[in-house]
This record gives sequence, C-alpha cells and structure tokens, in this order.
Amino acid sequence: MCTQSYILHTKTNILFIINPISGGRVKLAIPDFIDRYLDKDKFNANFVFTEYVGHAAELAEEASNKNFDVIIACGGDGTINEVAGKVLKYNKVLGILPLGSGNGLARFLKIPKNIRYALSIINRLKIEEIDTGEFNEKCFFNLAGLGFDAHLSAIFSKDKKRGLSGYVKLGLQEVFNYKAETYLLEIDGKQYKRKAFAISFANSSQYGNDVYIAPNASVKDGLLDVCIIKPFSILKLPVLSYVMLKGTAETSDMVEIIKGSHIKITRQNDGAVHVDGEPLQMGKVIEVTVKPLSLKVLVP
Ligand SMILES: Nc1ncnc2c1ncn2[C@@H]1O[C@H](COP(=O)(O)OP(=O)(O)OP(=O)(O)O)[C@@H](O)[C@H]1O
Repeated sequence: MCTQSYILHTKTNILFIINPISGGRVKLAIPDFIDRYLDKDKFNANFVFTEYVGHAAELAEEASNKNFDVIIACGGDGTINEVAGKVLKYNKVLGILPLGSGNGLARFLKIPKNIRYALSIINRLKIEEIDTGEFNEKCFFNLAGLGFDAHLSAIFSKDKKRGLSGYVKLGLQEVFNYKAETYLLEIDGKQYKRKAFAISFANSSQYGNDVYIAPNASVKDGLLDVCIIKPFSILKLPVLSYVMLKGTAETSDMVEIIKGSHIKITRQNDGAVHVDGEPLQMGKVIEVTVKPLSLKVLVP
C-alpha cells in the first residue's frame, strides 16, 4: 500500500466537476457550500457543472492539460467513472464528493455523504493508490457486469427519476421476466461454464447503498472478484436481498465468487453490459483485467 501526502509549496489547483442530475438532488448551492469549507490556504478552487453524458470526461481531460492536480467528481459512480478515467490517464489525483444514488466506491472508501465531512477529507490531501479495472479496454473503478445488472442499468439510464427508490421499483418490475444465460469464463487460465442471472466484476465490495455483492473484495489486492449470481426462483429473491444487505453473499449457495486478474468471458449473444452502472453495448467476448494500484485517490 502506498500512502502519500503532498508537500505544498504553492496552492494546489483543484476542479470540482458537478453532475447536476446524479442522485436526483439539486446542486445549485454546492459551489457556495464548498467555497465555505474548502481550505483556501491549500487550494485554488474552480467549479463546473456537467451538461450531458460524457461531459465530465471532457472537462477532466481539459483540466488535466491545464495544471489542475486534483479533480473532484461530485456525483455517483457514473461521474467518478468519467472523471477517474482521465485522472488515471494523466496521473492526477481523484477526489470524491458522493452526490450519487448508490455511491458504491465512495461508500467502500468510507467517504461520507455529508458534504462537509467529505470536504474535510479533501482538505487533508491524504492520497492512496487503488486498483482499477478494464472491461474490453473501458476503465471501471467500482463494478462492471453483465446479465440482469446490465439490463437494469440500460433501462434505468432512460428513466428521468434517479435515486434509490426508482432503482428498486424498476428492479422489481424487471426481475420477473429476466432469463438467465450461459457464459463461458476463463479466470487466470481456468475454465468455467456457468448459467447465470448476472455476473459482476467487483473492484470494491458493493453496488452502492451498502448492498454487498463481493463482501471480501479489496481495491488493493490486484484482483477482481468475479461474482456469479446463479439462476433462482423468484421466491428466493428476499433471501438474495438479505445476504447482500447483510454482507454475507459469499456464504450463500445462490452466489459463487472467484477471484482473478485476467478474465475472459464468452456469452451467447452481443448485448448490454455496464461499467460502474453506466450502460454500454459490447460483443460476445469480453476481456477483463486489473491494473494494480494505478489510481491516486483522496481518502479519509
Ligand atoms: N447534465 C446532464 N444531463 C444528463 N445526464 C448527465 C448530465 N451530466 C452527467 N450526466 C450523466 O448522468 C449519469 C448518472 O450519473 P451518476 O452515476 O454519477 O449518478 P447516479 O446514477 O445517480 O449515482 P450512482 O451511479 O452512484 O448510483 C452519468 O451517465 C452521467 O454521464
């Protein structure tokens, strides 16, 4: 594990990239709030709101080329994905203000939802390096996956209402009709054939909202947890929900977890995948790898 602190001779240029729609929360007052609690002796702060999907990545790229050393993703895992992809590319430092619906990576890193406390973490400038994943060359930082989770994220992204309740409602509508598929997996050279409801590749332990798919996952072990949710009778949905909320999914016979660093997955058809909850379409064959300790993040 590598922990560093900046020795500050001059002020650090910091950019807050704010997603106005994440978490279903209005954020017009956020810049004033940040301005009040950010340490002005350490930082020159700038703020910008995103205007469309992909804009956070463009803004982070621009900022990296303009002397910003620390870039803060103010949103959920989708916003972090866009910002962190560029932070990783330009070897900058990522900060997080958890303003999303699920906030999976922020929860895993113990960054509080209370913005004042989250800002106190930024003020301390304590940096750690974490693993990052690649899903057919698309970076991810929390979770990527296919099957039901990918199907749901594709539908959720078209929904105007964000937030936890909308997600749960949609999930319950869709779970009844979703059909499990057969996948061929190669994990660090070993072959597996599995029929699955969903498969997640977990860098952190959770989807968000403290729903744990991979309770023993670590962002520092150079490994991903391949979490296979087996096909199940709808009557067992409460059991599956219970073990995920309790953080005991690995003990359930409905879930199989295999750790690995080089994974190839072959499915029956092209279709939906998700990276950090954002929907994408990919082909039948997907390669998943991990870059150990590759991203610098501000942590408590
Ligand atoms: N101005 C905007 N209008 C519409 N979509 C936007 C805008 N700015 C960013 N986005 C998109 O919003 C999406 C959702 O963002 P994000 O994932 O951060 O929030 P969330 O889904 O509420 O939280 P979480 O992923 O933690 O559950 C991302 O795909 C992002 O590209």
